[in-house]
Amino acid sequence: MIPEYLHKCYRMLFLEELQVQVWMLFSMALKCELIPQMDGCYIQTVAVILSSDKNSGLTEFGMRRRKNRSVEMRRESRKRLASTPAMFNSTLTEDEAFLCPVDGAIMITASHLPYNRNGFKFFTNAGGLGKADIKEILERAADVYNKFTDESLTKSKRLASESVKKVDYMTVYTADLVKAVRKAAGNIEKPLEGFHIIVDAGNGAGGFFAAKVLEPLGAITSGSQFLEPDGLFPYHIPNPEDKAAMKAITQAVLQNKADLGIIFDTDVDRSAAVDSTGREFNRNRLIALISAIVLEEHPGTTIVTDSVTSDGLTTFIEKKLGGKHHRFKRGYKNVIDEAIRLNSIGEESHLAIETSGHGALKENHWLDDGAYLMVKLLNKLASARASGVGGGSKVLTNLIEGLQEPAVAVELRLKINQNHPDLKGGSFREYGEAVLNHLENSVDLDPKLQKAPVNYEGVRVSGYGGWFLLRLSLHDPVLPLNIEAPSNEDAVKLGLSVASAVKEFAAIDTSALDKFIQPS
Ligand SMILES: O=P(O)(O)OC[C@H]1O[C@H](O)[C@H](O)[C@@H](O)[C@@H]1O
Repeated sequence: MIPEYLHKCYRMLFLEELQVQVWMLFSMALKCELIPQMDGCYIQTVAVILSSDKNSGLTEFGMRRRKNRSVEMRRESRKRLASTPAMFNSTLTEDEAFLCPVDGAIMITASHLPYNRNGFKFFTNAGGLGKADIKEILERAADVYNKFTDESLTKSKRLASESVKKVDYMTVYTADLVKAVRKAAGNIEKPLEGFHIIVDAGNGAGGFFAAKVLEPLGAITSGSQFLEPDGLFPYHIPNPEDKAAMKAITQAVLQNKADLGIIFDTDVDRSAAVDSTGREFNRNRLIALISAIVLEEHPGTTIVTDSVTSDGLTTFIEKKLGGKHHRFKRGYKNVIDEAIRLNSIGEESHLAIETSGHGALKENHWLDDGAYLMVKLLNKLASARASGVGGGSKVLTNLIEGLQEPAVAVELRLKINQNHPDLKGGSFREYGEAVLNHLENSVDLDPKLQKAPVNYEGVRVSGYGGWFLLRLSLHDPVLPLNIEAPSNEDAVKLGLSVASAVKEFAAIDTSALDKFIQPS
């Protein structure tokens, strides 16, 4: 349940107050040594970092969407707009001039969701805060808020805003990315000279990548698009999982005859790429590509992925690359935590990555940084160029040669109507679990289907040369169904098996599945 405190803030969208409140709460949490872990909140517009002891104040990278902003204001705001990964990084950077390392960082963003779903992501140097700590922070927030009088609120707002110091932290963050690529190429100043690379920031926070990372490395970035932040996302949703977004960057690459295209989600923790022929490096292909790079550096390492990854990816990682594929659960925090856990019990893992485009490397403090993921690709381009291998993005395309891809791959999202009498007052989660149990039992009775021997989430089943996975969404009253198969006919057969089990549950909206299985 969202405390009244946040409801009020959402209604008002009064960010100054919101920042002050969150700053106070988070700062209290830090002082009381309530440390790590939160998921889930945002604004594509304001990023705040705070420093509780050293500088006794709030450091702000602010940018708020306003109508009719002047060119000057836009330039200024873009300069101060930060990405989510940069926020975490600011807790690790050693640079007094930029008040770093800070004790905590807060990103306010709606990520790729609409602006009315803004929220917070909290970081300390141990990573992003998780559910338990966030719940505690929000409960304390509600408590503090309830005790405020109008007078004390005004006073604390004034005191907090007086201690705000502004720094351009993105300069430090991007300089590190530039340094990484130069190093990979043997310390050449402009290792990407002559490469034409297009960035599509989808009007999120990722526009910095063109001017502050690619251009200093010598790349041409003309044709880059939607670099100007705009929380209404007028062109496409900034999300590499979104088909329209991938189409937009692909078209830009082809029209401009560029070597590579790079696309980010709003707050730059997800990314994907497109090669010079328009081939998308997203979802399983992106995982295959980054795995190939990581396995060259760390032979035999375990690659942790989310649950909706393909069977072809497993074969590729294990047979072609000589690594181990650990298909875990959906959710970037889940895969990252699992990779950290594996290392702690002696199983080496250097990469945790999702089909959503979130990817985290051990070498980068297990931070899911879309920009850093793309830096790994740039390193490859730059080092290939430095060692005299030409061919632009072909160096990357070659790395995923042999990845088997299904003819059909779909995701259908079956909604659970939470108000339906069939829930009998129970939660949608309980209802969803009952659907999954029923499906599992019906699969056991069908000789053409085999349950995956190892599975961590939902019901994953092989059959008809392909597979399906039905699971509960992490956040929504939805049962996402992924199907991959060698032909449409086989995919429909898999869909029919799910449909016959699910049809007994009246609260499930099966229209997407019905449409998929109906004879054409
Ligand atoms: O379970 P779903 O509804 O498919 O959503 C799952 C996704 O939720 C968020 O977007 C997280 O950023 C992703 O890490 C996660 O994969």
